[in-house]
Amino acid sequence: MSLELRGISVTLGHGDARVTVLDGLDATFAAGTATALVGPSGSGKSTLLAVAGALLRPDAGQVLLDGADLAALSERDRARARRERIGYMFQSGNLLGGLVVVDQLLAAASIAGRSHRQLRPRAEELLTELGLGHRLRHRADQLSGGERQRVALGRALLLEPALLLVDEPTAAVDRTQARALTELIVGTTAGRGCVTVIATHDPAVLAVADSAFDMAPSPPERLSA
Ligand SMILES: Nc1ncnc2c1ncn2[C@@H]1O[C@H](COP(=O)(O)OP(=O)(O)OP(=O)(O)O)[C@@H](O)[C@H]1O
Repeated sequence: MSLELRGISVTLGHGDARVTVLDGLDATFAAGTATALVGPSGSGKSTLLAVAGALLRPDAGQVLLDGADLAALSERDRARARRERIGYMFQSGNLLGGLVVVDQLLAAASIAGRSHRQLRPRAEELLTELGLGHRLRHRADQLSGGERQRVALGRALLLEPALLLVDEPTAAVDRTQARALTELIVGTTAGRGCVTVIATHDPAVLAVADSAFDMAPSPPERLSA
């Protein structure tokens, strides 16, 4: 299992707002490894996640998930890949305020056409693994920021994705929680053997992740003559 991006180019916007965000980008992400995607604001981290997650089709290049090119699939097959092979955990968690924790996972699974009855035991087990066994019947608005992020992680993992894409998971939590949450993501990635990519500005994430990919590496230092 791996994710390989080859020659990815993306231009966004029109007219004066046209920006080439990615220009022939190459990157490889290995299974069982959580990679921190770093780089200054505007360097294209979220865009890269959108391309990798089949949410945005690149203007050029290949997105090879286990060797099959997601960028070349029909819209229908891309939608299926999003449902069945990719888990997303985006900034604020985007939980549904009124639903209890276990139903947050099941609601997402039912959008993917899976039965609640079949998945409920797995959802409860997964939430327990994520340290939320005592919060299964809490509503999202009764949870702390870190707990909400763990629910969002559970939701992303329920259907055992090959690829887990995470955008700024620690934006709303303190340093201790940031470290704990990242350790959970890294440990889960190793345990499941999925490919995980985490866009982040947070040094705590960078410190815990298995590796880093820099969107804008600084130029090599010039040797003085
Ligand atoms: N629809 C759009 N039209 C034009 N430009 C866009 C559009 N969406 C994003 N951009 C530009 O593309 C660049 C990359 O954006 P992106 O969100 O991928 O960066 P980022 O590295 O994730 O930034 P941040 O760390 O601030 O979240 C930015 O300069 C942004 O202004």
